[in-house]
Amino acid sequence: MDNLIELSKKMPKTELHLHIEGTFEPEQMFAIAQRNNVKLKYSTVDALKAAYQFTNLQDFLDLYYQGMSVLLHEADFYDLTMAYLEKVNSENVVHVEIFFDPQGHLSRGVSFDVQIRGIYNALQDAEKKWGMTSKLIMSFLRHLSEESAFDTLEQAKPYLSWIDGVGLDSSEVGHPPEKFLRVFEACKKLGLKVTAHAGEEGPPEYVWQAIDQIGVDRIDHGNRALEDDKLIDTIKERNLTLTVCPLSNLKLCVVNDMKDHPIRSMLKLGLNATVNSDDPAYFGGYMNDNYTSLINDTGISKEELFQLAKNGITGSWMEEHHKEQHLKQLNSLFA
Ligand code: HPA
Ligand SMILES: [Zn+2]
Repeated sequence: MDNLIELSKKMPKTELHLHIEGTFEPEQMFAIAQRNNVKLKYSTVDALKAAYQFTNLQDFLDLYYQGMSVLLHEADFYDLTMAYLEKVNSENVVHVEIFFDPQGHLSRGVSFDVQIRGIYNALQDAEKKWGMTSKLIMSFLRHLSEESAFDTLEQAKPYLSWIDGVGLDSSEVGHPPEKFLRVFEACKKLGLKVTAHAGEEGPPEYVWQAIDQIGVDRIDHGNRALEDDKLIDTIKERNLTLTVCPLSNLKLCVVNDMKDHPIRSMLKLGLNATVNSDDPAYFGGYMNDNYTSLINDTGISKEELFQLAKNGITGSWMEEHHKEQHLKQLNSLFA
């Protein structure tokens, strides 16, 4: 087991499901709140950390939106993003595809320009410093209207060369993918890739909609797809990648125990499951912690570990020559 943990730390990894606002560590949140003269609801870092007990997705989202409310200036977005990139660079993450939630900031009067400039410059600097590649995914908040998503897309238009794809996140149940059918069509016409959170808490029907109606390139989470055999076959036929988030699933009670996590079943069914951290500052771990937890509690084998890392490379949106380079390195490490 220790050998597998060592191997998981050394292997080249990708992160395909990561909300940059979910990397906001309490210490940094307090520091930025102070420099911006913003008052937080919690008086100490420990009091805030003690509140990180969630029974479902909404419990978490309430704190997540509160946390991000201290982000005001371009430097705040830069510092947040750079802290995350430094952390995962030290964990041999070679490529990241990160979500940001523009509506969570626009609603507070923070311009699209301020947000994206801070995030994008940090991503660029990480590539210059460490050769870490990245893609940026603008995510629509599904509890808001399609009209609001269209308005966000309009604001994104001057920055489309910095944006690679669009996603769909926030409160899933009651907000099915089909609510955003027209806005995703518009995004696709602009050449953007499309992904959507589906089947985290929502039923298999939402995963069907993401595939059949929206025509997603990838599925974020997808846990509840396992309830429907025909859906499993369809995901396989379309060769869609699932961005699975083990520690997130545990913290948000999508699974009751890591021992019951379905990721090995997904692999056995032939699904392209990957390992991701979602909102690591809130869920108790970054990329390596997610792998360590799977190794300790689900008994994954060396072959399964290899497959998960490989799926992360092949399911990413990185350039083909980068995929080849990382796959070569992965193969030699596992040889
Ligand atoms: O795991 C998540 N699910 C839905 N919305 C989110 N926004 C941040 N993280 C999440
Ligand atoms: Zn997510």
